[in-house]
Formats: sequence, C-alpha cells, structure tokens
Amino acid sequence: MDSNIKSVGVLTSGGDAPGMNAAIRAVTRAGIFNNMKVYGIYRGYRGLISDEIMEFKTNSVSNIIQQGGTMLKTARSADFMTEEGRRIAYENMQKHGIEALVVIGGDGSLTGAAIFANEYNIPVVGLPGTIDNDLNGTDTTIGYDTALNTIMQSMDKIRDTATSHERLFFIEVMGRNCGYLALNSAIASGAEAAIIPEISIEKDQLAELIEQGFRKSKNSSMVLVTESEVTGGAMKLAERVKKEYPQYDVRVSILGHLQRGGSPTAQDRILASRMGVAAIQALMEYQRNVMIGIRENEIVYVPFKRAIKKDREISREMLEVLRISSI
Ligand SMILES: Nc1ncnc2c1ncn2[C@@H]1O[C@H](COP(=O)(O)OP(=O)(O)OP(=O)(O)O)[C@@H](O)[C@H]1O
Ligand SMILES: O=P(O)(O)OC[C@H]1O[C@](O)(CO)[C@@H](O)[C@@H]1O
Ligand SMILES: [Mg+2]
Repeated sequence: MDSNIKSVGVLTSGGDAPGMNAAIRAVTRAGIFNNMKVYGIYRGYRGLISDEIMEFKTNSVSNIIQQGGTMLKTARSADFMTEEGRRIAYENMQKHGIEALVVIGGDGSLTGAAIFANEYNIPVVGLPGTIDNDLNGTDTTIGYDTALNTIMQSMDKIRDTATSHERLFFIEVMGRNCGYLALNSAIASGAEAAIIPEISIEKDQLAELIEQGFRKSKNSSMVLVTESEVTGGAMKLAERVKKEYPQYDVRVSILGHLQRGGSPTAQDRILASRMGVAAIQALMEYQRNVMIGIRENEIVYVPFKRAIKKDREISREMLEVLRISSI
C-alpha cells in the first residue's frame, strides 16, 4: 500500500517517559525508510506553536535508544488548549510542509491530538508515552515498565530499613488517578498492600487493612499508595494512622520524579521501536485519529476517542494476586 504522505512531524508531550527516545528514533527512521521527510518538533505542542521545528536525518536520532527522558524535550502547553494556539500550530505545519503528525504522550496529549486532527483534518497518529499506564486499548504504555522496575528497586531498599526498625511504611508513587503503577510494583516488591484510586472510591482501604492486622505474622509492612486526591496520598494516610492507630511506627516515602528517569528497560525500548514503526505504517495505511496500542503482543489501532476515555479498569486478578500473596 502506498501513502500520499510525504512529510511527517514527531513530537513528545506531557510528562517524559523512558522509551520516548526509542520511539522518536523508530518514527524518524521508519519515515525516512518510506521516503518521507521527517521533522522533529521540540517541546511538544509549545514548540509547534513557537516554531521549534527541525528536519531530521537518520543520524539525528543516533545513540539515543538507551537514554531516558526525551531528546525532543517536552512541555505542557496551555496555549494549545486554545483555538488561537492551535491555529498558529497549524500555520507552522503548513509553513514547513508537514502533512501528518505523530504525537508521543499521555491521555492529555492524545486529547489535544484528537481535537487538532478534527479541527484541521490532519492525519495524526498517537503513541502511548506515559509512565502512568492510564490509556485504554493497550496493555501497556511506553515508560511504564521502566518506572515499575525503578519503583521495585527503591522498594527493595526501603524494605531493608523497614524490616530493621519493624515499621509500617507508606510509599507514594505516581500514576495520577490510575493504580497500575502502585498495584504492579506492590506485587513485584512483595509489598503488603496497595491503596489505589480505583478501590479507594469503593471502600476505606486503610481501615480494612488495619482491621485485618497489617503485621500479624510480619515485622514490617510496606504499603504502596497512588498519588491522588481519592487515596489522599501517603502523607494523609500516615497522619490518619498516627491519630487512629498509634500502635504503629509509621514512616512515609514519596518516590517522586526519580520514577520518571533512567535508561529504558529492554521491554520499553522494544515496545517503543515497534510502536514507532507502526505509527508510520498506520499513516501509510490511511489510518487517522488512532493511537498505536499493544494487545496480546500484537500491534493494534485504537481510536483516540476510546484510548482517552477515563474508564480504564483495574485488573481484579492482579488485586487478588496481591491479596493472596501478601498474607
Ligand atoms: N483538551 C485539550 N485540548 C487541547 N490540548 C490538550 C488538551 N488536553 C491536553 N492537551 C495538551 O496536551 C498537553 C499534555 O497533557 P497532560 O499534561 O495531561 O499530559 P499527558 O499527555 O497526559 O502526559 P502525562 O500524564 O504522562 O504527563 C497539555 O499541556 C496540552 O498542551
Ligand atoms: O512533572 P510534573 O509536571 O509535576 O507531573 C507529574 C505528573 O506526571 C506524571 O509523572 C505522568 O503523568 C504523573 O504520574 C504525575 O502526576
Ligand atoms: Mg496523563
């Protein structure tokens, strides 16, 4: 199948995620391989508006696959949320002769992509680039596996001191309103529990955990908490424990931005490379307004509308694995 697209722009937007560089590299090289001109757009939508655009050759993306962060830089752009901002962005695309876009980012970035694509009838393909794993229609997102491994390594270290002092630790992780990072890193690190937004809205997880007796047969407890107003975050939970259950020696650790850094895992590099090549393939197949996803190890196309729907369900099976394996 041949495409009539002769030039494509690539940008990263929202929070950076390990593997974004591998994705930029794959998009660039797949575009060039298929006789397209490829343009790197710096600083996400902000750079599209301020015209920070440069033509890429194959060596523009050399030696980046192993690096965390994004060589294109990233930003959160309030201007792109306005019609005026998007008009300027479109004019800049026209100025450079950019016919299509590959947007690498999270749910917000893909929401912006969908609006922009509809407004100006531009072919846009999205790649799920976020540590949060909060997009629908894909088993995983670029950066999620690396973040999970980083959290797991941090947990292993915290466990040493938690055990020595026989303490109860709340460890807060990122994810916004999505509990996947907390749940899976709890399983991977042998934590006692995960307090996540999807379950916190159903019941008081802290009270339930205390009632079950955190430390019946253990000399320390580690509880993962998703940063979120719904869970209250680790600090608030610790305050509650101090007041309501003073028998516990409680400590808090907020992992913060260290979760977003670091060299991507093999899994993230491979995922990002596959998705990057698939993005160009999708454009050549006349796909429009889709995110590239992965389901059962197969590349799939997910309409933006579905990908960004805020109803991703948490895996009940994984919740059960954590519950059973932490008794
Ligand atoms: N409704 C919208 N209309 C236009 N642009 C949007 C919209 N929502 C988000 N964007 C654009 O996408 C950018 C990134 O969104 P956001 O900050 O939600 O991060 P994200 O892509 O979800 O990534 P992450 O959650 O991993 O940090 C915003 O700063 C804005 O420029
Ligand atoms: O780095 P910033 O802009 O403070 O954003 C932090 C947010 O970005 C993410 O790391 C990715 O969406 C979230 O988990 C977190 O809430
Ligand atoms: Mg997001």
